[in-house]
Amino acid sequence: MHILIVAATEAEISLLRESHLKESQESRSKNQDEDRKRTTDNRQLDFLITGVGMTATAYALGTHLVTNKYDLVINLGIAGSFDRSIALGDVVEIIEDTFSELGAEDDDCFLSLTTLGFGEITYKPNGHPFLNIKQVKAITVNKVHGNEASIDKIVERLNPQLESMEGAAVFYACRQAGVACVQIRAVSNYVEKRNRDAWKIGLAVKNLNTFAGEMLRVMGSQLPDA
Ligand SMILES: O=C(O)c1cccc(C(=O)CC[C@H]2O[C@@H](n3cnc4c(=O)[nH]cnc43)[C@H](O)[C@@H]2O)c1
Repeated sequence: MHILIVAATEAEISLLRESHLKESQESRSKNQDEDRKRTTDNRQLDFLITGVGMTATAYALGTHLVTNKYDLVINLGIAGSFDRSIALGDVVEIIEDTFSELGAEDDDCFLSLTTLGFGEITYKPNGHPFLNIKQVKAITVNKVHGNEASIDKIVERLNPQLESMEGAAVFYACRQAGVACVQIRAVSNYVEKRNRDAWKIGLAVKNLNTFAGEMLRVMGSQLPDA
C-alpha cells in the first residue's frame, strides 16, 4: 500500500517523519534494500509539505498527484475548534469540509458559490472508511477567525466544529485525482478572539503524531504483503 502524508508545515509531522526514518533505517539494516524504503509492516510512505493555506495546498498536492500514484492520502494538521466539548489536544477526523468564504456578500447576506450557481463548496473524504475517533464537520478558511462578531456569523451560517486553512483543498485535490483520502486534525486552540497564549500547539502536534503513527502501524499489520 502506497500512502502520502500531507501537512502544511514540517513542524506538524516531524515526529512522525523521524519515527518513520528510524523504522526505515532499522529495516535497511535488516537487508531490505529497495529503491523506496519499505517499512517493516509493508507500508510505503511519502511525505508532502504544502505550505500554509488552501492555494499552496491545492497546487502542491494537485501537481504531486499528477506524477505520483497513491492508494491513500492522509492529511495531518492542527486546527482551531468552535466546539468547546472537544478538548485542546484531542484528535478528530474531518468527515466534511467547506470552503466557507467562497461566494459573495449581498449586504448582510452571504451568497455561497453554490447559491450563485458556480459549483460545490463542501467536500468529503474520498473513498476511505471512517476512523474510530470523533468525527466532525469543518470549514477551510483563508482568514483565521479571531473576532467575536465574525465567529457568531459563521456559527449561525454553517455551525462548523473545526476550522483549518487546508482541509477542503486536500479533499478537493484528492477527488479531482480520484485518490482515497482521510483528514485527521488535533485541536491546538479554540476559535475565539485572538488569544495566542492559550494555544496548545505542542500538545496537539504530539497527540496528532502519536495517533498517526499508531494508525499506520495498525493499517500496516492488516495489509497483505506489498
Ligand atoms: O499565529 C497564528 O495566528 C496562526 C494562525 C493560524 C495558523 C497558525 C499555524 O501555526 C499554522 C499551522 C496550521 O494550523 C492550522 N490552524 C491552527 N489553528 C487554526 C485556527 O484556529 N484556524 C484555522 N487554522 C488553524 C492551519 O491549518 C495552519 O495551516 C498560526
